[in-house]
Amino acid sequence: MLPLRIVRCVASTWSPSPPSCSASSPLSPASLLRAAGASRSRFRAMASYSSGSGKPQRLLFRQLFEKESSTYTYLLADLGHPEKPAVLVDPVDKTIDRDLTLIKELGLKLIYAMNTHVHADHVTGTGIIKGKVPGVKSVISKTSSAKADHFVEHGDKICFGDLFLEVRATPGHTLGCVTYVTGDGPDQPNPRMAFTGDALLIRGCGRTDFQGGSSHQLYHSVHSQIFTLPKDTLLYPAHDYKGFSVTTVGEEMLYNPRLTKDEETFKSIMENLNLPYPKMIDVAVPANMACGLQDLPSKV
Ligand SMILES: N[C@@H](CCC(=O)N[C@@H](CSS)C(=O)NCC(=O)O)C(=O)O
Ligand SMILES: [Fe+2]
Repeated sequence: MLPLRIVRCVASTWSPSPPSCSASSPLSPASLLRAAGASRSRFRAMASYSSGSGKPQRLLFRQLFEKESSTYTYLLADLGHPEKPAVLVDPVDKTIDRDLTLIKELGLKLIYAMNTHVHADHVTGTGIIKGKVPGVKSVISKTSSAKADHFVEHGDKICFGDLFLEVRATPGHTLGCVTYVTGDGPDQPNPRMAFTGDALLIRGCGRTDFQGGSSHQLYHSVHSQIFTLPKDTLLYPAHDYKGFSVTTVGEEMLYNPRLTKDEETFKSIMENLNLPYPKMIDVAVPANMACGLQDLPSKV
């Protein structure tokens, strides 16, 4: 298990501008060779993913849904890179085969399987994916204290090709919650996109009554790390229970029924949610502390 401040960028030999993700250690000869061998296909690849607006669309983005736990999994890839490196955010054990089939069909190379936090309502797919796809690395925050290949901290960048996700610590739903935000820069997606896990849900937010939750922390996380993003930033949560799929910073700043309130009112709302514990909590939390790989307890 490697503690990393900056997660490694995948090699890119053909970028017109310097890669946004700076390398923190030498590339392996194998990845250099692969990138060099693929570099001549760049312009063919560019032509095949024009957005229609005249501007090449290098980010591939898919929102995927697991209906039993109402969980969203997100697939992102750099189509401008010859290897089409991809990341999966919050994969679920039950939908791994669907996700891996899609990744194969799209010709992507999955490099990171990441979690926004230790989920309490479903088992993560990250550990199982590692067993099925050699070379994939699991990622979670250091403060989660869970097992993974890479531990990220606030300010780290997770690079896939020349695109990257910035890590923002957003504790409060759990102690180790992070939000992954697409990069800021000319070659990065515009508008920005933020994968908020359970910190911010559409017109709601994650509960704060277990796993080191704190309504004080959550209030400050959302206000300082999410509501400070540009208003057109697209927000993608880990769950939705009402049929929504995406929101924006501007929308939530106006209409979120919990987080538009002052902190004292917010705390009172959170103390009175009266939600039953997630059905899978006793199975999911211990399993997810071990990347989803711990044997399921007999009390399932
Ligand atoms: N009924 C579901 C669990 C629902 C739940 O508690 N969701 C969590 C996110 S998963 S840890 C939450 O924070 N909800 C906030 C809300 O306002 O709904 C189950 O049994 O799995
Ligand atoms: Fe959660």
